[in-house]
Amino acid sequence: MLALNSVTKAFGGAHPHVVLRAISLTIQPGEYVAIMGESGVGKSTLLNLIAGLDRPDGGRVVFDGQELGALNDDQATRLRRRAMGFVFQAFHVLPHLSVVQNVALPLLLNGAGRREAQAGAHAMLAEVGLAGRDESLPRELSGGEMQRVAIARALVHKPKLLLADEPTGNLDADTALQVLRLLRERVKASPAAAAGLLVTHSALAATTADRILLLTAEGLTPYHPAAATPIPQAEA
Ligand SMILES: Nc1ncnc2c1ncn2[C@@H]1O[C@H](COP(=O)(O)OP(=O)(O)OP(=O)(O)O)[C@@H](O)[C@H]1O
Repeated sequence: MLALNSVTKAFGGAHPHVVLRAISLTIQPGEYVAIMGESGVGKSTLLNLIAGLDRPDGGRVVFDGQELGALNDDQATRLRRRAMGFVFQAFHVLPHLSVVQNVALPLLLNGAGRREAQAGAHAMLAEVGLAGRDESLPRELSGGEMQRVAIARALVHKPKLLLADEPTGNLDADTALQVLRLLRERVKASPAAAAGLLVTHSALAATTADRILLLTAEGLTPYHPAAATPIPQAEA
């Protein structure tokens, strides 16, 4: 599904600041993986490389059988649009569009007709517990509801990889827990064995993943948060 092979990334010209050093990572279809790490260690840089938004200085990123470094910008954009979904801390929901219009966008961008996109968005909203809120505007929603919209939008086109960057950073603890459960549940319920990658500071959030990796200046290593209590899974 996703393989990073000895990926290196540095910023700056004459005195480059090496952010990622020989990072290797494999995510299998259906897996849900969390990456933790201190602020500034390079988590967003890593996500940008995986999303094909930036290129590594060394090593390879292979997603869905394609080496991202071999794609031009248009090809990378098309691949990202078709096969990836994104959830961010700041929701990134378009304020002037209704909830259903927001969620229909990825389907429209991937070539669906208006009616098909509306129907797909409507069904996806029901899956994230927002049936009946289709015509609401984002400003009428709570933070947790807004993130549900973002999750619906990230998954409506059935991407192969969901990338979530600190998705609960703006939510209170109870709402965060509900959103984390929903994220895991929807990734696991997705067809085509979609995989998920969750980037977070929170050990508690990370325990919703199948496995946790810690990013440090030395690289990526398996992490076992001994002090954290595993989050109980939602009832089936
Ligand atoms: N475009 C850029 N140009 C120069 N330096 C950059 C660029 N992008 C990131 N960096 C630097 O790379 C390092 C890692 O940044 P990054 O945003 O990936 O960290 P992070 O782990 O996601 O941090 P946070 O948890 O605070 O979001 C930082 O020192 C940052 O200043």
